[in-house]
Amino acid sequence: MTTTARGKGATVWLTGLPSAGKTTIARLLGDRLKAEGHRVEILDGDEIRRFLIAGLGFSRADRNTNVQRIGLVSEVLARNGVLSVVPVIAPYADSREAVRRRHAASGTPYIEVHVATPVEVCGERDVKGLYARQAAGHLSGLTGVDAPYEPPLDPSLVLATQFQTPEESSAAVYAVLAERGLV
Ligand SMILES: Nc1ncnc2c1ncn2[C@@H]1O[C@H](COP(=O)(O)OS(=O)(=O)O)[C@@H](OP(=O)(O)O)[C@H]1O
Ligand SMILES: Nc1ncnc2c1ncn2[C@@H]1O[C@H](COP(=O)(O)OP(=O)(O)O)[C@@H](O)[C@H]1O
Repeated sequence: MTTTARGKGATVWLTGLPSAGKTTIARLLGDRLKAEGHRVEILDGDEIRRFLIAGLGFSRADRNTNVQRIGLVSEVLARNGVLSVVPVIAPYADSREAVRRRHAASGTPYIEVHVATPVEVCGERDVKGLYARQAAGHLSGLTGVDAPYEPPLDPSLVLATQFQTPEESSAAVYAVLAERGLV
């Protein structure tokens, strides 16, 4: 088991469409890592949205600002020994590349996971009802439907969650951390 104080940090960025499974995988992975004694943060949830991201919408510029802010926080955490798990859509390749470069500049491990659930499956899951709202004409600019999602070209891992249980998906991410000596 890696001890809390000596553990290496890393950012694990889970990118994918709404309802792809990012939050579910992040929570399962986070629980396992915490149970093993690692320092873990999941950069999702109300506080991040209320304070760090407050006022931002879903334009390209706002999504980029969102991703850069979260990328900065994650890099700082990871550089200081935390395993930082980020279940954030991050639809634009150039935004993700900037985050990758920020990590490379400080020699901080950065693992990009594409939660590559097809849009049809995401639309059936529709955890937050966004796909239905878009179809009903009550929402526009939904990622993967009427707003772009640029899939990663060279991710560390691609998850076809439609063929896996959440536990299997989370275990696959854990395996990448293990391969790299981060857990
Ligand atoms: N138009 C539109 N497009 C995409 N997502 C939308 C939209 N409106 C609201 N939401 C909800 O906001 C969550 C996405 O926030 P992110 O910070 O991950 O998005 S982004 O990286 O800035 O694109 C996202 O959360 P997840 O479903 O967990 O992915 C959605 O629930
Ligand atoms: N292999 C899998 N990995 C993650 N989620 C899965 C998987 N298979 C089915 N699901 C389900 O898909 C849904 C994904 O929702 P969520 O994690 O909130 O997605 P996102 O955070 O990407 O919007 C959950 O209901 C989850 O139980």
